[in-house]
Amino acid sequence: MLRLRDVGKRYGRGAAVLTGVTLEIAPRQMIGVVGTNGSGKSTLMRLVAGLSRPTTGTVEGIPSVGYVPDRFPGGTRMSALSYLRHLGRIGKVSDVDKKATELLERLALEGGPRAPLRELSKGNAQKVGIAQALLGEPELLVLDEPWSGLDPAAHTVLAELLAEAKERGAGVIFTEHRDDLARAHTSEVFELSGGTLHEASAEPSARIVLRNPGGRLVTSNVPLGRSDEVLLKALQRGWSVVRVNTPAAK
Ligand SMILES: Nc1ncnc2c1ncn2[C@@H]1O[C@H](COP(=O)(O)OP(=O)(O)OP(=O)(O)O)[C@@H](O)[C@H]1O
Repeated sequence: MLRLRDVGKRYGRGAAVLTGVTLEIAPRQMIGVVGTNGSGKSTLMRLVAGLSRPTTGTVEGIPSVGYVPDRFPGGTRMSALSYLRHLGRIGKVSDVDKKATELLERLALEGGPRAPLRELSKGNAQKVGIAQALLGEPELLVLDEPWSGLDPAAHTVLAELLAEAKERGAGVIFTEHRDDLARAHTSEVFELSGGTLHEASAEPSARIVLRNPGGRLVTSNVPLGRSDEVLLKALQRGWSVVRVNTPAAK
């Protein structure tokens, strides 16, 4: 079990990107995190993966982690298989060649396991990123936009691989821009907006873009039944309304 308690994160002297985020990820649980560009999804994934420290609050119970970054760093001459073999040796993974080859074959890496990393397209590089995260059978998978760039066949294979990881007891947390895609993979979807994390409502929602008194744009999805109340409160606090999109217009 990994537990974030009241976690906040700011970079340098900038505004807080995350504030008061509390979240638990248990074995066999799959959590999706949605949010607009810049809402802090990658920041949250790096904290969960233990790659970054919170400015406030605590991250407890750090398990072994497999992490897919939002941008997979390709660019080396190494083949996909050599790269995975190298990582597998560092992580003391047994039967690394067999496991790596099997993962790359299931994901249908173009050019096969010996394809040079620097020649891979975005989606194919993403497949190698996914394979490296799964290779060591970690207790927790932290996947930053894992579906991005994948073709439908790879999409299905990734869903199968995650289901198998859950089956053997792993927890999974992933980010995604699209609510519907996140919901297709899990019923536990949280939304990051205004730096806080809250359970995303399955009810129809309005997308509201506000400008705070400091001039910063803040976007949130608000259940339609609450949109008047949220807009009124924002205006009373001196915020201005930039845009409101209702479901038909989203
Ligand atoms: N290393 C960093 N130093 C300074 N600011 C950063 C750093 N990383 C992220 N930020 C800022 O933190 C905010 C959140 O960024 P983050 O990448 O976590 O958002 P995101 O939701 O993953 O965005 P996207 O959907 O575009 O990938 C942004 O304003 C970004 O500029």
